Amino acid sequence: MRVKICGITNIEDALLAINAGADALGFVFYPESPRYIAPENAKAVIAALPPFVEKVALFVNETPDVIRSVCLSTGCTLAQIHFDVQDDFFSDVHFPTLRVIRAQKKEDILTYTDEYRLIDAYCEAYGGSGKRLNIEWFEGIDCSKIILAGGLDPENVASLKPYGFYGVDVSSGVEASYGKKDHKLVETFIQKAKV
Ligand SMILES: O=C(O)c1ccccc1N[C@@H]1O[C@H](COP(=O)(O)O)[C@@H](O)[C@H]1O
Repeated sequence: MRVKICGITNIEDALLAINAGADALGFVFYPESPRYIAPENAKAVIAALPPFVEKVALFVNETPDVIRSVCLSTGCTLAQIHFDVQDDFFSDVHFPTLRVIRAQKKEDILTYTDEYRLIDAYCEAYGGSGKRLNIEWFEGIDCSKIILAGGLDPENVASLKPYGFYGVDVSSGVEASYGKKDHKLVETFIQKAKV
């Protein structure tokens, strides 16, 4: 399984995650989030990263212009779009040169099945809530293009492997505090996801 560590706010946590084997890092550009990072700060973190790392820009209910502008200015290579957007939002007219993936609610598990997409718990918050999905929703479903998120942590991530998820995405489950990762939790999460 690929692993994304989301809610990165500093270079130390970013390099720790990469050195531990993370495939992607997430930068939250949603101001309401306790893991929000300003684009200019994300740019500095991204500039310090080695190559072959996916830099994911996370947006909630944001406009195409802002998404394009922030990704261009920071060096993010993929945009993760939460949630309430029109379908044409994902058309090439908006993002001819930027890869975007949609974050879906559990109710939409059986839509856009031809796309790589993220399925999130989406409880009272837009994400980053630490709330866990009910894994039974995925019984019998082709999960090979699903990135699972929502309440994951080093204790539960290994139990996901039989479902064949493309990847997993974690924010709060590997934190010491909002916006600060616990390095041992990050390392253990990645080891258990990839063993
Ligand atoms: O991380 C956040 O603060 C956040 C804020 C708004 C939308 C999404 C957010 N993060 C994404 O939420 C999920 C799971 O988070 P958690 O592991 O349950 O804390 C993940 O996709 C993050 O990318």
